[in-house]
Amino acid sequence: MDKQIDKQPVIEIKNVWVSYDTQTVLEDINLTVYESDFIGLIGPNGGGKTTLLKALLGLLEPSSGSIRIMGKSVAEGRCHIGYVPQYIEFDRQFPIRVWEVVQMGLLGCRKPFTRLSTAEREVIDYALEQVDMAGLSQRPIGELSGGQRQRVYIARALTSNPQILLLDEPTASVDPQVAGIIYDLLKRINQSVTILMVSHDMNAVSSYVKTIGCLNRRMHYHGSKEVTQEMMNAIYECPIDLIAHGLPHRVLSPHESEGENHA
Ligand SMILES: Nc1ncnc2c1ncn2[C@@H]1O[C@H](COP(=O)(O)OP(=O)(O)OP(=O)(O)O)[C@@H](O)[C@H]1O
Repeated sequence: MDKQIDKQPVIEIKNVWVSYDTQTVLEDINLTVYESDFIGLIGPNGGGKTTLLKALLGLLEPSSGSIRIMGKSVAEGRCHIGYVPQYIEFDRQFPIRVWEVVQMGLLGCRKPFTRLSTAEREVIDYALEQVDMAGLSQRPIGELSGGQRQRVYIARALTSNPQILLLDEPTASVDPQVAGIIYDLLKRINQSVTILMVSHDMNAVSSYVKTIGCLNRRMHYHGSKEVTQEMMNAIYECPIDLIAHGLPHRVLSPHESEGENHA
């Protein structure tokens, strides 16, 4: 954690609890995210990862605890966040072009029904360039591949010039090769933007992120990339094998009955 000392916290979550009606989903979450980090947030289905992102976006109010974004309340700090939601199936016939999808990213910060300024048009063009999609800007969104669509959604999130990018399983709908292209892109974006990415893709998490957090109602985060046995025990309660760079790695000790750890 010492290496973070000269960096500024961009997200500060302190003792946060979140419930849906009577069901508590997040318990006493504490997490400080420093500028330029790239956090991979892993955890089992239903562990509360999306719920945490919603709380950061101000879509859910914690029942207790506090969240600060760039040192401000969520309502004020929200404008510093770009968000790429979990993949949602959509009507491929819907007549909207790539450029117009990216334009939607500006909606929250401009007057409705007014003409786009030249500067705003340049922001949209630049966002498309950042994700290498400028050449397809006039293509109907329904004609894109899953990976291309994800890049468009990332461009949409970049139009607000965010300091923080939240992504909810950005590669859930694409094959591993395309996922690699998206992660390379995120690595590039991470040169100037702090990233918090929810993922079930352990391979990507091990290869690309700078630090790893595990969430299963409670947060396990040590500000490093190391997936400790304590973290994984708390979440999966069984060993997990990783395929990294084509080689299997055991990231957890086997159960006692399995004998020696062969990491
Ligand atoms: N709108 C809602 N109303 C009630 N319960 C909800 C709501 N959204 C999520 N939940 C519940 O909250 C818990 C956490 O859900 P959440 O979607 O945050 O988990 P997750 O870690 O993102 O899961 P996954 O990996 O499957 O996407 C689950 O038990 C889920 O059923």
